[in-house]
Amino acid sequence: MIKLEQILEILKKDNNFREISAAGEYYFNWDKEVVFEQLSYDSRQTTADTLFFAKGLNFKKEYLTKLSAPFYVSEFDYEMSIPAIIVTDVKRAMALIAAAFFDYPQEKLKILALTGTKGKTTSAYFGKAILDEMNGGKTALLSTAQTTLDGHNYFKSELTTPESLDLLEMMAKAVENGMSHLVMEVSSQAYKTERVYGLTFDVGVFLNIFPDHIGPVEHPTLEDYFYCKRQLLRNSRYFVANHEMKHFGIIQEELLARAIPHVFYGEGSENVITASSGLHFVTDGAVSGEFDIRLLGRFNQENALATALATQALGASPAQIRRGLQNAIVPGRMELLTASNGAHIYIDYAHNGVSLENLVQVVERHHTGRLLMVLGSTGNKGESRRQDFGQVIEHHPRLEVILTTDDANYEDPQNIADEIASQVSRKLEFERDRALAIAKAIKATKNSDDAVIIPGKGADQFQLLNGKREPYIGDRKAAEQAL
Ligand SMILES: CC(=O)N[C@H]1[C@@H](OP(=O)(O)OP(=O)(O)OC[C@H]2O[C@@H](n3ccc(=O)[nH]c3=O)[C@H](O)[C@@H]2O)O[C@H](CO)[C@@H](O)[C@@H]1O[C@H](C)C(=O)N[C@@H](C)C(=O)N[C@H](CCC(=O)O)C(=O)O
Ligand SMILES: Nc1ncnc2c1ncn2[C@@H]1O[C@H](COP(=O)(O)OP(=O)(O)OP(=O)(O)O)[C@@H](O)[C@H]1O
Repeated sequence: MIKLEQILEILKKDNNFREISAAGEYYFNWDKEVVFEQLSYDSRQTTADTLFFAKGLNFKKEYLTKLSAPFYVSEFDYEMSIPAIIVTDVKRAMALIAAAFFDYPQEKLKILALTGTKGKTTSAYFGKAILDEMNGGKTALLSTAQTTLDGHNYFKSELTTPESLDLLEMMAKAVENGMSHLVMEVSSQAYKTERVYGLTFDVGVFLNIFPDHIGPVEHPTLEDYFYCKRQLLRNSRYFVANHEMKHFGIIQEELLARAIPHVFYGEGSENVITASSGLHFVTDGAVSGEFDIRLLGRFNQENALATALATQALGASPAQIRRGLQNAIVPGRMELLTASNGAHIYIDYAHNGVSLENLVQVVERHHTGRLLMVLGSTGNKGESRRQDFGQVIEHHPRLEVILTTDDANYEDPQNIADEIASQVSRKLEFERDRALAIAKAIKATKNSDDAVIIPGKGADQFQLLNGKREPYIGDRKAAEQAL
């Protein structure tokens, strides 16, 4: 429940309130008491006591004609029969009103927030596993892959970072479910679209930055992408950052200028990985010792070190960190299957050039025989990945590639494949049916020297086609059927 009076106070304090526009007149205050029992940004879900937020690129005036709500919040006066609370920024307004409506759940949880181009989901699962060791399983998780609000029942996430209204409702649910901690990924889009406006995180982690998510629907430039991600810094009480990441200088400068307590990891800092082999690694610094994780790849050891430092700041002991990392399972990240002939199948969520390069390098090091790869790229987003993928293939001549479908959306998978292939000087096969492509690749293996790399979808069990998520068996099941 929230009163209109309280809403106006919040908006005025945030310098976001313009006026209430009603029947051709403008008001700075509203003298009748109005109470809202619900908040919504979907006109189809409004009732007589809902406060409605008119927001979004695809918002249409006609949605307001079917509205059951008595008031709406908007940046634009649609001059309808119901009063409009006009604001300068509707998404900021929604975030602050939702926080008050749900009684500030963010203050009742210790929150670990992760950003970076790559490694957020992996680190989030590491973080949850460590914090669960500390608090007996009372860690909620909001990740690209899955969400849990009670610590053990998971559901598929819609977005990496939910819309503010949904996010605050989820936080309130987590509190209600007795959770003491929350681990969440914060995407650059979350800052760009004010999904986390007004939130301060107990610990923020910045893993890395690579050019990605640059395009018409995401960020116009790398500067915009990086700036949005960097907002996590000023909204964290304690910060962990990768000393090896590109543009580290400005992170350091900003942390010092804002006097935010922090720790760095990676070469050049006090927290480093001193030895590494397979699934085992040794660290020196604030969290020093020997660790094991269930994922291959140096980058996953870096994710583990970052998370170790972050969870230590939240009170985790070295033993809890060690046990958490050892037990953490991350769905769709470096999942390893073994075919009956001994060949290894690697299923990994790598879906940009840098991740693909890392993945291929790891697998190449472990296999001397045939290296097959089943690869597609997304349609209507991340278009630059096609060129990057082509170049990775070109630089690894051992790869035998079957190009296929990966969330082609409104584009033709064949055209996407052709764009990838245009970067490569050798011939690449194309098989539109992803499960069939996986089966073909596995069939081509002979023994344990061989490997099949299946990047892109991780644990996703859908194909985004023509704007809809169509059911897909999933890479793991498709591979298992062919083992
Ligand atoms: C740019 C952006 O933030 N987009 C998100 C945003 O869309 P939007 O606010 O522009 O709203 P819209 O989809 O144009 O729809 C207009 C509004 O009309 C409403 N509506 C619609 C129909 C109707 O009858 N009545 C009605 O009221 C809808 O509820 C909506 O509020 O709010 C929608 C939910 O309300 C999200 O689905 C949508 O995510 C888009 C589809 C998306 O996929 N975004 C990606 C790029 C994204 O955010 N990705 C990052 C991860 C990136 C990374 O890995 O770093 C993420 O955090 O997930
Ligand atoms: N620190 C890292 N540096 C580079 N690549 C990484 C790193 N961590 C993971 N990866 C690669 O990126 C893929 C995606 O990892 P993960 O899902 O943890 O990242 P993410 O930040 O959540 O990604 P996305 O934003 O694309 O959902 C992994 O499957 C792995 O191949």
